[in-house]
Amino acid sequence: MKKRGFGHGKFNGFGGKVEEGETILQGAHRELEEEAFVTTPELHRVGLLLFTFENDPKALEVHVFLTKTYNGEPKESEEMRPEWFSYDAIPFDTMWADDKYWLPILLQGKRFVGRFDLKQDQSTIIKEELKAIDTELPSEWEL
Ligand SMILES: COc1nc(N)nc2c1ncn2[C@H]1C[C@H](O)[C@@H](COP(=O)(O)OP(=O)(O)OP(=O)(O)O)O1
Repeated sequence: MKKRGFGHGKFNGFGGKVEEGETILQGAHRELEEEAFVTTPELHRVGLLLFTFENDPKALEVHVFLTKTYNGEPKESEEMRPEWFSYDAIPFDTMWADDKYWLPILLQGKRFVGRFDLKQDQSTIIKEELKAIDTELPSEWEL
């Protein structure tokens, strides 16, 4: 549960912006540790998403990573309150509107690439394109 900032009040994965001088993978490891106090020896990049919001010139390129192992116990941080859900009780109504499209693909063990254009209200999807892929993920979104 995101406690502040962008996406406040929604259940989301741990994450955030890549910092100067670090790779996307390093950023994912850092965010996991900062937001949940756990570390992992393995993060697999399984998804590449692009989000746009009406009347906002910036697009967000989001890389989704998955791990099945971690060290430590997830703990609440200033930014996130971790919570576990079983696969059949994922709270999609309290998540970003796009999650119900791609999270099931991730949970089937597949990789995916997608783009979601949202209205300014941040919850209405205007346009959506998403595909599961068998090949390597592209390293970035080509606009
Ligand atoms: C439709 O938009 C989004 N959908 C989904 N599923 N996830 C999103 C969307 N927009 C952003 N996210 C993710 C990406 C990140 O994991 C988090 C937070 O993003 P952001 O970096 O903007 O927010 P902060 O937590 O403030 O950043 P720092 O941790 O770097 O301070 O949401």
